Formats: sequence, structure tokens, C-alpha cells
Amino acid sequence: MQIMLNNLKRTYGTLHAVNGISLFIPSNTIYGIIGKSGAGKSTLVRLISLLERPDEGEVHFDDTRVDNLEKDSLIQRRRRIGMIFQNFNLFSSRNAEQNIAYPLEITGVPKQQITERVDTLLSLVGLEGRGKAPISTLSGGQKQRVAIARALATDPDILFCDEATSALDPQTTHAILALLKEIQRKMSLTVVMITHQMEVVRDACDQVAVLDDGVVVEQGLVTDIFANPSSEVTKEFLTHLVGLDESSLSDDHMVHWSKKKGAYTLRFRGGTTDQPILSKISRQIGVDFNIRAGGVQKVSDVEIGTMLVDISGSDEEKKRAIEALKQMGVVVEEEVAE
Ligand SMILES: Nc1ncnc2c1ncn2[C@@H]1O[C@H](COP(=O)(O)OP(=O)(O)OP(=O)(O)O)[C@@H](O)[C@H]1O
Repeated sequence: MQIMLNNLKRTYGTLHAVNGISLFIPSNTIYGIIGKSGAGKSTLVRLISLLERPDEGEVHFDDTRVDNLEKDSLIQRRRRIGMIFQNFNLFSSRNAEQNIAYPLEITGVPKQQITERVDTLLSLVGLEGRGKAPISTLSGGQKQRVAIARALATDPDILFCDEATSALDPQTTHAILALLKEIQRKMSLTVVMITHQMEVVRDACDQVAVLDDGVVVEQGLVTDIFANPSSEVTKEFLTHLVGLDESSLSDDHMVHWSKKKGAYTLRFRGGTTDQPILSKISRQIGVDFNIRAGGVQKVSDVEIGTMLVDISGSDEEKKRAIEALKQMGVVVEEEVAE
């Protein structure tokens, strides 16, 4: 199921929470929507998941306009949308299998069929044999697995994950993202992942839109955006991710040799990460590179290298060195003096 948003707007009083968003979310993909607190992510999700109507603009699922559906068709359409949340939203009075069964009960599915479907879903999310467990006895990761099974019960074609891993530790986050990727493939789902964590985008999403102040400031393939971010917001997210600020010197993607950041950030992608580019340019142009920090991380199986460097030489030599780096496919960002 592909999703097309056309100039969506939602205003609360004088606040433009979503201010003209157009996006194309292809079918059978994991699409990330990232933004800081207040950027408009939750509002956008409520509009796309048909929980709220936009003031202006249109939402299309495949070839059907869905933002203006009448009540009955709206309810029908919403049943094919699964949602999971940061705080799981499970019924604490029901055990795991009763939670998963709930959406099937309210749509009148026969009991025998419910039992079979719940068993299949429990095994899909790796909780075989835990159906009778009271919710309070489950870990955060297990609760999210129950929530995923419940969201999938009615066989949706779109799954929204609203900060689904934000309350989980890194290891559990990793396991839940792996499960979501597996389920997405198995069920050919369109998954929309709302997050404020670039790690989630890096580890799970194919494409991403970056939101700021109710608008999309950047969007595209995750590998492209990691290698060549254009908006300030994206760069800031990436800075925190790779731990370039001095407060996170022990970050696991970067090794820091110096407390200074370096005047230039170099981003290498794929094939360029294993070439001796710096020494080549150093020999050719006569500049010296002082590497202050560096690291390589995998983004959708593509290696993206980041290096913080100072370049010494005349202004003219520095200019030529930067030009040569760019010609070799390296993205160069200059630290702006404050
Ligand atoms: N129902 C509402 N009534 C009034 N203002 C709202 C309402 N919902 C959202 N807002 C405002 O709209 C803006 C965008 O909020 P939204 O919750 O969509 O952002 P967000 O990116 O999801 O933030 P967070 O990550 O903190 O949840 C905020 O300034 C918020 O205060």
C-alpha cells in the first residue's frame, strides 16, 4: 500500500503543527519520519492514520483518497491500519493472548478462528507459550511484541510505529527493530516509523523524511542522507548519532584522538571508505591532515565513514584539497566559526 500526502495542513489555534507536508511513501518499505520534540510528528501520524482530519490537503492510499471518507468506510479503512506506541497501550486486565485477540473480538471473528490466529501471531513475534502471561509479568520488549502481534491481528497493510522503541534499552531496541524488519518483509507491509532517534532510522528504515516546525526539511534514501545531509536539523541529528560533540567522547562509532572537533567534517561513502584518499591528496597538494576523530558505521549495508580533521597549508592549498576530496566523492562540511 503506497501513501501519498498532498500539502497536508493542521493548525491548533495559531500554531501550524503540520504546515503543508507533501510526501510519497512507497509500498512495501520502512519509511522513517524523524524530528525533534514539537516538530509535528505525532500530528502528522494522526492525519495519515485517519485519526484526525487535516484542515487542508489530501491523504491517498494507493489510488483512493482517504482523508474525506464517510464514517463507515473510515472505520473499515482504519481497521487495516496497525499502530504501536512507546508505552505499548496494552490492557493490563487482559493477558497476552487476550490483548492480541481484542481487535478480532470486536470485529466479530469466530472464537475458533481467533484462537488459531492468536497462536500464529504469538509465534510470529517470538512469544510461543507465553499467551497466558499477565501483562505485568512481561518485560518491555515482550510487551512491545504483544503490541505488535495485536496490531497485526486484523492483517493490516500499513503499520505505524510511534516512538515504538523509545522506552527500550539498546539491545531490546535492536531486537524489536529486527523483528519489525522481518515482519515487514514477510507481510509486505508499509511501515511508517516515527522517531526522534537517528539510530532507529539508520538501523531500520529505507527512506526518511526529516521534519522541523511542521514542514519536511529533507527527505530521501537513508544512505544518501547519512552520506550527504543538507539541512541543519539533519546534521544536528547525525552529530549526536556519531558523537561528534565533546560530551560523548566514548561514543562507539567514533574514536577521538583529541578533544578538539576539527575544522572539517568529512563523510565517505561505500567504496571511498577503504581508499587512502587523504594520503593521496596530502602528497599531491602538499597539505597535512590532522585527524581528530573518525569512525565507520553501517547504514543499510553501506559503510559511511566520518572523520573530523584539520587541514594545514595555505588558503589556496586548502581550497584545492577540499576540491580534490569532493571530486573523489567525499562530502566536506566546514565548521562555521562562531
Ligand atoms: N491537540 C492539540 N492541541 C493543541 N496543540 C497541539 C495539539 N497537538 C499538538 N499540538 C502542538 O503542535 C505542535 C506539534 O506537536 P506534535 O505532538 O505533533 O509534535 P511531535 O514532533 O510529535 O513532538 P513529540 O516528539 O514531543 O511528541 C506542538 O507545538 C504541540 O504543542
